[in-house]
Parts: sequence; structure tokens; C-alpha cells
Amino acid sequence: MAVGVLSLQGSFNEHIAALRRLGVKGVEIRKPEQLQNITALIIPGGESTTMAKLAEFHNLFPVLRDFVKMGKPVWGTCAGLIFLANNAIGQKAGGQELVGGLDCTVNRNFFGSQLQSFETELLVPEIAAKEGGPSTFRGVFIRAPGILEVGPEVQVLAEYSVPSKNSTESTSKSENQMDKPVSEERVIVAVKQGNLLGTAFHPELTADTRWHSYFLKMAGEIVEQSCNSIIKAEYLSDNQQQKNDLPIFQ
Ligand SMILES: NC(=O)CC[C@H](N)C(=O)O
Repeated sequence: MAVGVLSLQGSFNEHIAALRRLGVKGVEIRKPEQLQNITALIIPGGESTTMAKLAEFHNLFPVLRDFVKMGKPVWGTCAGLIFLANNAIGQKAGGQELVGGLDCTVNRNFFGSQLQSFETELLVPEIAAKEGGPSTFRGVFIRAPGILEVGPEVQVLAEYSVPSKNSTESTSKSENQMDKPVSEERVIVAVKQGNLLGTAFHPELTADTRWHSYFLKMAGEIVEQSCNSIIKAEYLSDNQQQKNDLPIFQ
């Protein structure tokens, strides 16, 4: 299976390295025609406004949208997740073009500025169930987006509990307030919707390849299903042909 990695900007090399660790060669994608040769695509993290400008310059948006609409497997990490979202808030003035397809609203810099980047252990039940290994995954969040709302077709794969602003302020004011119950806001950080996978964090920056392996399996299943439906369609049309060739007795 040929897996492309959109290589305009951001952590595309790290995705290619993670795929290599799984024995898969990632193909760098920079031009519209290169999408014809791949079965699945990863859109990496980086800076979504810059990436969108480059994608626009290379006339990639129409083919990227077609790729998503054709039901081909696409995984967006961080800025890539923003690309795939149907709605993004917190965009730079003038907005930015999105590929869309993933029925959700993301907040582009949900966790704040670059300085608010962090790492945390996320509970990942779906990944642990399909890929084995520990029930948690090291989430690397770099000026990360958060998913605020999802549509009914979207499966939530991971969430993160953010201490609310009030609780952060109060705990920093006084040590004594530490024992007060901390109110938390849960934000969605990983989702799947049919052929689309989105993570707000960067699995390609960890040694744990389970998200990559999960995406490859998901892509494999989609490819198999579409092959089966092509074979079925061909079989049905052959049968139809044969039926039409038979003499009709009335
Ligand atoms: N690490 C990332 O991909 C950060 C994405 C960033 N918040 C953006 O708007 O593009």
C-alpha cells in the first residue's frame, strides 16, 4: 500500500520515519498529480496557515478534497487535523482554506501559545484494544488544537481533561487552595469518522507506533472494502450481461 505524506511544511519527515519503522515507505506529496499514486494520506502537524498557503499555491485543495470525498483514508495530525475539520475557529485574519470532511469544529490554538505546549498520558482505549500495549499513549501537544464539537458520525478516540482557567488561577494563588476540588473541562483530542482519522497531538514525535499502525490497518480495511465492492459491481454487471445474452422466451 502506498502511503503519501503531505510534505509542504511541518513534521512530514517524522511521519515518514514512523512509517519506515513499520516497514512502510512513505511517499512525499507536494504536487496534485502525486495523489493519484497513493492509497492513503497523512497530513502532518506544522503551522496550518502556512501549510494552507503552500497548498493553495500548489493548487492542492481541489485534489485533497476529492481524495477525502472518494473515501480514501486520510489522517491529520495537529495542523493536519485543522485541515480536515469542517469548521475551525481562532483562524488568522482573513481565515484559511480547509479541506474539510471531518464533521467537527476545532479551535486552532485551543491550548494557547507555543509556550503552553505540553506532554501528557492520554487514555486510548480503542488503540489499546486494536493494537495492544498500554492503555495510555504519550500525547505531545505543540500549540495544539482542540476539538470542541463533533457530529453524530464521529467516534471519539481520546479526550483530555484541561484544568479550568479558574482552577489554574486559584491553585497558583495559594498552596492552601490545592485541596479544593479542581473543576475540569474535557476536550476531544482524537477522532475517527469513516475514512478520516484526526489527532490533535503528534504520535510521529514518539517512539510508540501504534497510531501509525492503527491508521495502516484502517486504510487496509478501506482498500479491501473498495476492492470487494468493485469486484461485486463487476460480477453483477457480468451477470447482467449474461442474462441479457440469453434468449428470452415469453
Ligand atoms: N503543532 C501543530 O501542528 C500546531 C498547529 C497550530 N495550532 C496551527 O494552527 O497550525
